[in-house]
Amino acid sequence: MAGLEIRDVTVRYGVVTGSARGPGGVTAVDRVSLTVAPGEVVALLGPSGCGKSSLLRAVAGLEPLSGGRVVYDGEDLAGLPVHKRRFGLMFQEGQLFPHRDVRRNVAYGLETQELSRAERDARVATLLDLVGLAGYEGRAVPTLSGGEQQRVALARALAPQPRLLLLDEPLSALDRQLRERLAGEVRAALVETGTTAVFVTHDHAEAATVADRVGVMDRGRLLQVAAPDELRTAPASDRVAEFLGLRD
Ligand SMILES: Nc1ncnc2c1ncn2[C@@H]1O[C@H](COP(=O)(O)OP(=O)(O)OP(=O)(O)O)[C@@H](O)[C@H]1O
Repeated sequence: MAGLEIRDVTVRYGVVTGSARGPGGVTAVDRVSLTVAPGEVVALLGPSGCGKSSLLRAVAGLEPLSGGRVVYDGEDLAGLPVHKRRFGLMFQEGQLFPHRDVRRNVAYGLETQELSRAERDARVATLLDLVGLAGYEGRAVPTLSGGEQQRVALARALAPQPRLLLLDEPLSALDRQLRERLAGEVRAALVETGTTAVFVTHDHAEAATVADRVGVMDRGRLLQVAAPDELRTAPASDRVAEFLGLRD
């Protein structure tokens, strides 16, 4: 199958044999299976501590699997280190190089590609245009607002055309109004570039804006995966309805 397949993935912490934390440890992700088709955007939604970030990190190769497989385009990624997966990562904040200007931040992911300066500058300009920051090339990072910084971070993450983009609460540090606007802009940028993506959030409105399908997680388990409309009209359980704000 093309795209991402997460098969029965389990992530446990503190299970080192002989560890003082005992044999059980914490099961952060418990036998989760999920597929993401090429060009699809899937959000992982759930309360703090439900295992969203652990699952994302396991897909990235940043966290070892205690069980299951992560497969991309039919290839099992076990043993393939983070930098060889050709996945992009974007986090909540603090990811830009503060001493580089906007152009050199966005160009960072292009440095390993053999591009002339003119080609690279053209790519940077296209990406900045895509995230609504045309002409910002020469701006210093500390002079940017929080929302502008996350737009630059998105442009930088998209620059090397990752085959999968993993976004971990990328808008959570921003105020609500800005978050709502940016969620729509992030979706537009992902759709326009045809980027396959997994977007972690604890905000159901944001998940519905950004994603084609939303996976609801609770205590390490994936409760339901469906299109936002379907989740609202046919939640699989009271717990799912609660996370979607359909119950008090
Ligand atoms: N490095 C670690 N060592 C031990 N336990 C961990 C570690 N990282 C996460 N956990 C635990 O695993 C569980 C899932 O954490 P995780 O960060 O994946 O959840 P989350 O849904 O992303 O939460 P949040 O929205 O607060 O970031 C939690 O109980 C957490 O305390």
